[in-house]
Amino acid sequence: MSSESSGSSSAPSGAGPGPGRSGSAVELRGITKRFPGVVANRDIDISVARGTVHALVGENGAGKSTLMKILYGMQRPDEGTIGIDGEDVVLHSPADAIARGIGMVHQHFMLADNLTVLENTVLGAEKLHGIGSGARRKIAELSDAYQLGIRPDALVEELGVADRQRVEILKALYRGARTLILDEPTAVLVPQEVDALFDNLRELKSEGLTVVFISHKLGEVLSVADAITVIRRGTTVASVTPRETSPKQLAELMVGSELPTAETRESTVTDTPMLDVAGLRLAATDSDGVERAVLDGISFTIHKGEVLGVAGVEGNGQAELVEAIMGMSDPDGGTVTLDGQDISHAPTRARREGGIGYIPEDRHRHGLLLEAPLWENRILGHVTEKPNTNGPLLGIPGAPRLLALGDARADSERIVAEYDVRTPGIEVTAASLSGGNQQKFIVGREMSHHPKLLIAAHPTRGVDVGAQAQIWDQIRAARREGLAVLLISADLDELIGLSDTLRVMYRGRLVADADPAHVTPEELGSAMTGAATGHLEHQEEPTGTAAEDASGNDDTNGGAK
Ligand SMILES: Nc1ncnc2c1ncn2[C@@H]1O[C@H](COP(=O)(O)OP(=O)(O)OP(=O)(O)O)[C@@H](O)[C@H]1O
Repeated sequence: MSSESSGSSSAPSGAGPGPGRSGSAVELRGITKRFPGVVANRDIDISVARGTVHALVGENGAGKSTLMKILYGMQRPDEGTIGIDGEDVVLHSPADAIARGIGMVHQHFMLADNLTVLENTVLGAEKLHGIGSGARRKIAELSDAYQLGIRPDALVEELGVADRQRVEILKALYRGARTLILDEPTAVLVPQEVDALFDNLRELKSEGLTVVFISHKLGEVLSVADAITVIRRGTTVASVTPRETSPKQLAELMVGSELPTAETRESTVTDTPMLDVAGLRLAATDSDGVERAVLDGISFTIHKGEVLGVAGVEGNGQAELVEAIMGMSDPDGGTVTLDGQDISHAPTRARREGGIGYIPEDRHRHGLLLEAPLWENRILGHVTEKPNTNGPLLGIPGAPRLLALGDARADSERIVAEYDVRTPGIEVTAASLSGGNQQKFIVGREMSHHPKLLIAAHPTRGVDVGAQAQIWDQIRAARREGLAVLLISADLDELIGLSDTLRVMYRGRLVADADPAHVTPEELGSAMTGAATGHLEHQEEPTGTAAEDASGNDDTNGGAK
């Protein structure tokens, strides 16, 4: 922060440092939290010094989110005490935590798209501050003081992912947060955005605020944190500083053993097409009633044994592309051919039965039945396939099928063991698994059907480094057997490491090709924001785009969100 603003009295009230600037902002002592069959936190002690960035790392299911939910008043510990700004407190709800100066930015942003930044910020905080002309001024002041660059009157739906995250931070600051909890804040950001976020965090820190964040990206943790606490199996196993630790050491502290070394790159690409997408077009009408192209003539082929990676800032059409291939939406034009069969108009189930495995971007909406037991989730999306059914009654095609529940259960047990899904059993609900373990289960389920084509949207999002390496190995092994993969990921290391072919999607078009053997994450990140960069081959503008067809104006085809 510049000395100008740091010293200014414009630093809004309530957002400044708490009582005193030294000492600890948060002291968690002896925290234990049990769930049926699991001790999520076991006698955890953590001390977070005021005015520092403190990272929490650990394997999937280690207990990080539970601990942060306890600090944010979303869950009550069974044992232990919480100290905030030197005072022992009992938190019954997030409102209690907010009143104590704790703010939390969840991984899934909780903003109303059709409202402005101002409205979103004030929403739910009226009781604290009241909505008045003061609110707009205060937001502008906060944005300036912490260099967040947010306009109070911007509509949230017009903001990209990184800006939305800043709005969430602003919202917490507006409510008087002095300690901010961020849950995997960089999972959805491109490298340039990560740098900008870290600048923001340093800014907050220099003003005496405290940041606690959860992350699986160890390089990032080491670059921004002042202190790192490692949690393994519910308990703290180490507290380290970045100066004295390497990413490898940190990973080994987390996992408790050495990580597998990365496999060398080998090409398994054949010349047999598996998926052919030709001229896919989809238009949507935005809030101003203007039609814009969401998919603007998308064409590509993925061969057997090939991983095609699509890089892009979220909101540039990747989700719509996946939905079109899966038959979850009805494109305005174009064809989808799987293994020689035109499936352009086939329903989703037929596409799955035709050999498409699907790891969805939103695991809660499309990947799991959260309130159903894990073994029922084994059946989800594969109700007509073995081992979940033994086929049509009496072998008559089209006859009803009986579910083979015993087999489905047994296979769920196998997935849990093979994919190291940390759960007390297959009877617990999917909701009770940690995020990374839910993801491992979905990957296991989809790979179990030996798909011809895997549509993998962020396959390792929220997954720890050990499990990530394991999932990559599984995908590589299947690729050697001829699996074709469409990989969509915000993790550029994953895209570069797994892809045989890499394309950049921007505003509904595939705008550039990159060679995964040479491109850097930074170059890829720049191309994703529409900039031309080295090591990438940029495509010509198409003639006659869907946007022009639809509105006669080729400048309306949306923007990165
Ligand atoms: N509401 C719940 N009911 C039952 N068990 C739960 C519940 N919430 C968490 N658990 C269990 O507590 C343990 C810790 O989960 P938690 O979500 O805190 O892990 P995490 O370290 O945040 O993992 P990840 O990196 O995968 O997000 C896990 O075994 C999980 O299954």
